[in-house]
Amino acid sequence: MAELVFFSGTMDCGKSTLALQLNHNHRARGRRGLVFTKFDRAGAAVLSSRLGLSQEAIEVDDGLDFWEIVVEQATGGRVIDYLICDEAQFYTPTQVEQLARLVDEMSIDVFTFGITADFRAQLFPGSRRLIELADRTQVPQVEALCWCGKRATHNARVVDGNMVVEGEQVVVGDTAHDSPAVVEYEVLCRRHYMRRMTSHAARAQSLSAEVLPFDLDLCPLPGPRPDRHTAQ
Ligand SMILES: Nc1ncnc2c1ncn2[C@@H]1O[C@H](COP(=O)(O)OP(=O)(O)O)[C@@H](O)[C@H]1O
Ligand SMILES: Cc1cn([C@H]2C[C@H](O)[C@@H](COP(=O)(O)O)O2)c(=O)[nH]c1=O
Repeated sequence: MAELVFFSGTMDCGKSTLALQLNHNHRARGRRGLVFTKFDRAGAAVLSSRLGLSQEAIEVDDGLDFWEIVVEQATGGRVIDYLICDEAQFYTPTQVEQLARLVDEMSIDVFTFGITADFRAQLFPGSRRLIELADRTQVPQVEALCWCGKRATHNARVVDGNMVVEGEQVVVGDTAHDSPAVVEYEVLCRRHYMRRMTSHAARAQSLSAEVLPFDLDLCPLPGPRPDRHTAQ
């Protein structure tokens, strides 16, 4: 029985790796599939994983019709058994409905992968429709972790080092690494997401806790020197 499956979680939890693995395993058994993605960080028409693997893919734009593509393939004698659809949060609700129709009317397995919610903790339209229509939603086995060690459940957007909760829903980017970008993302547990406590903010807070109370003679404050007995 064909299925519409939504593998969904935070950024960096292994979704694209799983997409590549599923494609590999199905192809290895002689099944014929098509691979789709949208706005992959590595560029157009490629599905890439942070583990270093990547594969050519069909780039999805808002006008792409999954039903038509598969019907065209079938008309040309190429029977399709399954679809791999990465970055599915960016697909339109209509495209998700086309995917569901392919499962029901053409018995094609459709494996979709995407983040559930955006940096404001609100569902992407594509993810919402997938949650509504999928036969099952599945959380990948490898957990992304918050800096505190708890399972990460939320995606924070960090702009110039500060967590933001307003802005465009779609800004392609990566999780923080050695060379910081203007816009980057950090996965957090809900508690630290709600407190806007990114790893950077936590480090800054623990540093200031270490420094205070400090010796004013060794580390003078700018401006007039406060009275040591009355300063708070
Ligand atoms: N250098 C590394 N060595 C081992 N595993 C890594 C390395 N870099 C990334 N990973 C793994 O890859 C995962 C991210 O995979 P990816 O498929 O790109 O995630 P997603 O598509 O969910 O954003 C990380 O959670 C981690 O487990
Ligand atoms: C939270 C959030 C993310 N994005 C973008 C950032 C990345 O390009 C992708 C997620 O890719 P991944 O393979 O799951 O790491 O989505 C965005 O545009 N808006 C957001 O709010």
